[in-house]
Amino acid sequence: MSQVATANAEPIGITNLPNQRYKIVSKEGATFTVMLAGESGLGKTTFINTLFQTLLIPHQDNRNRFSKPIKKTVEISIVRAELEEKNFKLRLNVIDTPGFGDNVNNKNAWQPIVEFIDEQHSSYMKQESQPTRTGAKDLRVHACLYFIRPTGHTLKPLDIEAMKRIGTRANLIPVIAKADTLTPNEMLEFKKRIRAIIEAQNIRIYSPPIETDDQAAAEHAKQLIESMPFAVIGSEEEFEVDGKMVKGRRYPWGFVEVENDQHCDFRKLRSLLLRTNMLDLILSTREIHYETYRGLKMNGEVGSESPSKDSKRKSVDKFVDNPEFIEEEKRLKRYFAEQLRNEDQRFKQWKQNIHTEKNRLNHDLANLQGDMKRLEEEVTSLKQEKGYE
Ligand SMILES: Nc1nc2c(ncn2[C@@H]2O[C@H](COP(=O)(O)OP(=O)(O)OP(=O)(O)O)[C@@H](O)[C@H]2O)c(=O)[nH]1
Repeated sequence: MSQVATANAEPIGITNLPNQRYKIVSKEGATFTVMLAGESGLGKTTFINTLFQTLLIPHQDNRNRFSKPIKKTVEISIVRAELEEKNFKLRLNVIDTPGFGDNVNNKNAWQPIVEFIDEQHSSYMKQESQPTRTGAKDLRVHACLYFIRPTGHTLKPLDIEAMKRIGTRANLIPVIAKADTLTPNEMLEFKKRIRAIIEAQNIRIYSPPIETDDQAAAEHAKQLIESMPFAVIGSEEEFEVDGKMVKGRRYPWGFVEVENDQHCDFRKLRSLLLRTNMLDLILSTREIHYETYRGLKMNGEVGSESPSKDSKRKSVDKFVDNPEFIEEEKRLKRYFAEQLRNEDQRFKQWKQNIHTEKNRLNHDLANLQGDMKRLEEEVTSLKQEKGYE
């Protein structure tokens, strides 16, 4: 499905993208691919529609799926949209995975998601090796929002396994769905527990970089990190509050606002995705996740693809319970972890180099401005001497 939506009255913030770190965004705008994962009915569709202030994804019943179902447990569908705000274009791809965890046997329900992410790297790699690369299709996932059921207890083993796998391949952002169903204290405790599990299970989640040369940005990044996993409320309905229309959910006991920091972390997550960290998500996908995949593939560490999706599917099913495969997977995981550490290091070094270069350019610019001022003064005094002025 493809559509063009023009952000209405209230800007969603994508025009901030060119102000983000490396100013590499051109007039052509940007392409951003976000994936939604998690159990069905957790409000993934509603969240995306709330985020982009438009009915981007129709709800389950009238959804028009054009992609073939990959497996019964997960049907992956792609929604493409072009958003425009103050002449800045954002080509948005939303990879929706409805039905995740619906089956009686959910073992390996994460597999199609992980395969989808890998396939995008693989497809991009193939396109990159073609003589002409114009019009290359790029669906590499820049951010995967993983929706967690607001049980208030703990993470399910399926969530842990899925998050572990996704985190090694894409920027994983854990999200607690339907935050309005927990009290603030319950939410605090739930968040603490989830953070502890993420740490204990070595789940790799996206962490916004902390800028050393910009205190306000550093504070903001710290706040984002502290808020993880983001507790969100989604709503496609608006209600009048103090004469203003606000998005929220109305209950007999009161009204919860989507954009109220006291009620949920919607604004923080929106800021991370669309205002402050979109470029970092795009760059880290390219610099860390894609390069890691590419390195593995070049070394023959990732199996070559079978001729058809069907046969690939069968071979995957055959291998998942095989002890040799499990051992191989563990080895790959270790390799991935090491590669990610190296890439992290390289990324930090790269950031540092850019910072140094920026300072040098600023310094040169200041010198040039000084020279220019001096020359102007000389010209003025010469003119005065010659009586031109
Ligand atoms: N209480 C509450 N309900 C919500 C919230 N967000 C969505 N819902 C409701 O949850 C139901 C499911 O929402 P969807 O957005 O369709 O959920 P989904 O995760 O996309 O579901 P699938 O497409 O089946 O995977 C709807 O009735 C929504 O109105 C929320 O933040 N709080």
